Amino acid sequence: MDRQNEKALVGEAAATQFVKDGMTIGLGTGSTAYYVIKKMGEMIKAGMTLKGVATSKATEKLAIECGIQLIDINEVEELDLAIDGADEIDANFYATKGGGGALLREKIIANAAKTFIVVADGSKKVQSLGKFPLPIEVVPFGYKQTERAIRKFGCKTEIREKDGEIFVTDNGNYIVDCSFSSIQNPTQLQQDLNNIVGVVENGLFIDMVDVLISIKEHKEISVEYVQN
Ligand SMILES: O=C(CO)[C@H](O)[C@H](O)COP(=O)(O)O
Repeated sequence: MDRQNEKALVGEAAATQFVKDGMTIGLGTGSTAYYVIKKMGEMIKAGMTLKGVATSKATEKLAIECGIQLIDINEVEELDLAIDGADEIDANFYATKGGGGALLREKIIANAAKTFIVVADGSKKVQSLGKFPLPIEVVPFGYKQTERAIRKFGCKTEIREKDGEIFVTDNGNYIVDCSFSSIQNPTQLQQDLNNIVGVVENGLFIDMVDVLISIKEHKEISVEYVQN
């Protein structure tokens, strides 16, 4: 199975197996979350009532195209589900996110959800995190100072760019992409990174994933429930 098919399969499985009439859902960002949102659009056309909270402006646009009623995160105390992709996920179900630059809203929305579901094609499962650069959202003021402080944790850093310009997140911040050869202690690292002045949030999602929907050996869907 190719990667695109895997993304479609896990995304559609998340929507059909977990999304129920009347739910309010956190809508992820990226090419796997795309299939969840498309499927939810079909479910609404077939008669379901659903509300969504978007994790990015790109997702907001897609959700509107799919006929999903969007609400503000501040209008609800909690969400029934949040369904999102990941850049990497390890055997402890610790994930990294933010490849699409939406990690801050994604983390706020995942935290607000009763159940956080990650949908991941087979390439996302890793032995240890760190092969994919870890995104960290930082405030623009003094970003080079913040970047230097981040480097002390043993990574190479790059300020993310798009079309030759510094990439600006939906929150008006920058992203520092951090290459660690391998992340040895993700739990400690996430705390250390968030203690750096100028860091808004990092892309480590520790003890947050409740369900992982992925593809086993590039062949079949697997649904794993996590005890947090
Ligand atoms: O964290 C994210 C966006 O900020 C995405 O979920 C992550 O980058 C995975 O993307 P894709 O589903 O396109 O592979």
